[in-house]
Amino acid sequence: MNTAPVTFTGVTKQFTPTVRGLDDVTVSFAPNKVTVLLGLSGSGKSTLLRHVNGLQRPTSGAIQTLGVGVERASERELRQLRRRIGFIFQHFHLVGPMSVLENVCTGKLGTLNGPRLTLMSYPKAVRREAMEQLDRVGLADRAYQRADTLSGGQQQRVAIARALIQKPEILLADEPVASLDPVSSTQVIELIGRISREENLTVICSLHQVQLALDFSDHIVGLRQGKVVLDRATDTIAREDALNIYSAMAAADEDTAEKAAEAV
Ligand SMILES: Nc1ncnc2c1ncn2[C@@H]1O[C@H](COP(=O)(O)OP(=O)(O)OP(=O)(O)O)[C@@H](O)[C@H]1O
Repeated sequence: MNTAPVTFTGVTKQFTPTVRGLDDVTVSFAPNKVTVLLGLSGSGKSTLLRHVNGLQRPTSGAIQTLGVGVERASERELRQLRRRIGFIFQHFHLVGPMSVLENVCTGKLGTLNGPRLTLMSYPKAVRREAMEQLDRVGLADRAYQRADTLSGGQQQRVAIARALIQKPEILLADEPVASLDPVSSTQVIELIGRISREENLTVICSLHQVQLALDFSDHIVGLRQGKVVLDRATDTIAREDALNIYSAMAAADEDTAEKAAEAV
């Protein structure tokens, strides 16, 4: 797909009369690139991600995702759309007592009929594919281990394998490294970047680590209080510009300054 797979036009999300999650957001996400969303806690990063696949709907404005008008799509159309979009989260959302391989197989549930209660109830082709995806994320040797016995970084790689088995056209990642140590964080972000290049996958990823965003993304969108305050190719952004997303507010708010320092 050559045109932008995701486009927001004048999108506002009013949660309550006084709380606005997104404020007149107009932004396009480029195909086959990694775009990082930066911004303080509460700036609207998760809200934006949840609007891409219709988990939340805008109060006003238009969202086109893979050709679907999210703001007016039926629930059925949204379910179909979500099958084309992988989503990974800060807390991995794996089923702890299940094996690593079975967790990856669950990524196929949307395309299989009927419940799957054990690993062997998945078609052999699905189990083979799950093993291939685990191999890609470097965890084939852990396939039969309980998921909750893996480290956080390994669990996030399993969650990535589970998203990839869906063959997504877009991968959404909501603070995927917020629970990880710096080494595991770098490994996970590097992996997401490599997979995006190999699969021509459009990635939209929220992060709190400015340096990781500068090192591994193609594009950065900065949010502040629900508004887009930066929207540029990463190689045109100086570190100070990225930090500015945080520090412009910090001048007026010491607590914000502390959070900005943590985020770096
Ligand atoms: N379901 C909801 N109901 C009411 N307000 C909400 C809801 N979800 C988010 N908000 C508010 O919308 C704003 C944006 O929240 P959001 O979770 O998108 O921020 P964020 O940038 O992802 O923060 P963080 O980095 O902490 O995850 C915040 O003021 C938040 O309190």
